[in-house]
Amino acid sequence: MSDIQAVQWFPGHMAKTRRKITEDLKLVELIAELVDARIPQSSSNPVLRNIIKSKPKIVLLNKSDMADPVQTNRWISRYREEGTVAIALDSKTGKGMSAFFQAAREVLKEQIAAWERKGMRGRPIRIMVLGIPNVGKSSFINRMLAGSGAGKAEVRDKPGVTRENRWFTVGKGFELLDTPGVLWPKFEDPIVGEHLAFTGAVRDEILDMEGLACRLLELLSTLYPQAIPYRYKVDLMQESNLPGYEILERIGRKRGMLISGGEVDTERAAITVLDEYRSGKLGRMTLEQAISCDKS
Ligand SMILES: Nc1nc2c(ncn2[C@@H]2O[C@H](COP(=O)(O)OP(=O)(O)OP(=O)(O)O)[C@@H](O)[C@H]2O)c(=O)[nH]1
Repeated sequence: MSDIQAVQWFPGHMAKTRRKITEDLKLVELIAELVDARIPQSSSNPVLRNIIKSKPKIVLLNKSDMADPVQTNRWISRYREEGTVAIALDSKTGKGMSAFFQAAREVLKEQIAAWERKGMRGRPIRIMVLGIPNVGKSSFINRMLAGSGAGKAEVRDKPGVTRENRWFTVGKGFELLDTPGVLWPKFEDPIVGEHLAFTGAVRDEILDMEGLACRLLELLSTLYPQAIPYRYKVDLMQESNLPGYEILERIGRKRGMLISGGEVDTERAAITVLDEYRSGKLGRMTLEQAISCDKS
């Protein structure tokens, strides 16, 4: 994963973001940390997690429409065991937004009561929105803005659109502070870098797409053995532990992705597999499984 490591690290950018977030913490009552519901662990920035630990926080398991619902519930239980409120969210449709509004008021009920005692009833709750590149911060903000008549946050399907911290008045008693999505200097565990790359949080230009697709196929074959055969109509069920390259070749052949000499265009097949995984076409799958006491 050295290729991922090398290009994600923008020392100046990260240091500036850290400074700004630390400075702005005093302006907010609550943190909304967006993580990718398919990889809740790898998509949480450990550096920022440390900086914000003094503030109340709600974790939003975004893109939950693409994650395994059973796993998402387990993650929610696991966060609860750790004393953190977590909510499944789909920022594309807005599913989970009302649960978020309710949870925000619940988490801050003492603060709200204190404002009321001081004659500051109706004071908006100020929320800092945090999350790694491409996790859906702008989509979430736009959901909050919907109907408020305020401007829109820019949504792109490329990670790392840098921006300054910006305030949005979203109505419904909330104000949002948007922050730039940043990754951190060093992925201690190479799996973290890989999972971020699978889901599209790392810019593709720096990645070996073929190697990445092979590793994704191996992982999916272990976690969700039916998914690849179902989507690509390739028969893998009789053979366990097939190398990812073999699976990729079979997919390419099935899809007619051939180059001269009848060889499979594995580069093209890799891009297809990654694109289809990232857009949820392979089904609802969570790559990082939660271990919780509550196995609901
Ligand atoms: N399926 C699905 N897609 C989502 C969801 N939220 C965001 N997306 C998509 O994910 C991509 C990135 O969304 P953005 O809202 O731009 O993400 P961001 O965190 O603001 O990205 P940066 O600007 O890079 O920090 C876009 O293609 C969105 O349409 C969701 O809940 N479900």
